[in-house]
Amino acid sequence: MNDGSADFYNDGSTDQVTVLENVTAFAKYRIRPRVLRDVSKADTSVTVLGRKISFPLSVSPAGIQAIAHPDGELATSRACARRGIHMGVSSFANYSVEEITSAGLAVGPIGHVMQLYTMKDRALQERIIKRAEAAGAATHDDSFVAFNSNAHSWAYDIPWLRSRTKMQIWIKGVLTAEDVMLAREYGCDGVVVSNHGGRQLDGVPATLDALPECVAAAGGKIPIHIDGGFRTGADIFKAIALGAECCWIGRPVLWGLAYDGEKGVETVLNILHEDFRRCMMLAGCKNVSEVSPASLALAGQGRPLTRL
Ligand SMILES: Cc1cc2nc3c(=O)[nH]c(=O)nc-3n(C[C@H](O)[C@H](O)[C@H](O)COP(=O)(O)O)c2cc1C
Ligand SMILES: O=C(O)C(=O)c1ccccc1
Repeated sequence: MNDGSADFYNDGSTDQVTVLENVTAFAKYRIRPRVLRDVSKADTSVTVLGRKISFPLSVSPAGIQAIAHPDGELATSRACARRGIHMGVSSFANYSVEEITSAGLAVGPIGHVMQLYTMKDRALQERIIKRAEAAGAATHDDSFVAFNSNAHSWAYDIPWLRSRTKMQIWIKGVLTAEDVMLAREYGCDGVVVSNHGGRQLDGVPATLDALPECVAAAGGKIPIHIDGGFRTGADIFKAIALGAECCWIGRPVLWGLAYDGEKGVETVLNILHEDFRRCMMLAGCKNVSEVSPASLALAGQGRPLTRL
């Protein structure tokens, strides 16, 4: 990968405010460690989208992965299958959804999530939906309105999608309680709190800062996922403690791909898994459901967070 591609991957938009804040937001929280708890059988697995995955992480959809490595999305899919987590497939992948799913399935069971942009060309959208469904993807999500069409709406598009697929419908790119309420109202299956890795509108909140209001608005009725700036196991732990069901990573996978293809992605996923497991154990949590607001304090304060 050349310097230009590295910049393309790493950059945020405009003044780089949101891309930076996605990462620094985690420092607002401290982890409250617990001692003398038997965590010898600590279990990091969770059930997400109806499938058990090895820990609460998935790979965010990212376009044109062959820039990082010639195997592109095929390598990512294989690494996800080997590490037992879900993979998001971009509408702008270098390989077809059929090739990507069969690459992963040749390694082991894996769930793919199809990412669908709002597009002016509905016939094209429909073809993508049908192919993703036939290839066995669990869901697709709908985001990034400015990219393709700005004429989409809750009232028209969600029923339109529902009438065309049995897959779950998740909305990626939500940052407000208002939009979580709408997602609930229109019967969406879940929401990914995301600001597109700080690459869309600069100046929107860090996703971790938006998470508590989104979790509160979901009220336990729909699952809330999150991406943006997750780089360590402790980052994942903090978002889970604040009520996310699962975290997603974008750039770290692209870095792993550029470093060593499938093996590089697997290394990234291994590091994050072990880091998350260690964090959970040192916080005294035997399983992911024990990770709660009480596992955290605000920086500079010792008191547990009691509610969001
Ligand atoms: C190079 C690059 C390409 C991306 N392509 C897509 C895409 O095709 N579809 C999409 O929904 N999001 C895309 N995203 C956004 C990611 O899905 C994700 O929201 C973001 O990268 C998460 O932040 P992180 O990179 O800090 O982990 C892309 C992000 C990057 C960095
Ligand atoms: O760069 C991006 O953020 C992005 O979403 C994208 C979309 C299509 C192809 C490559 C990247």
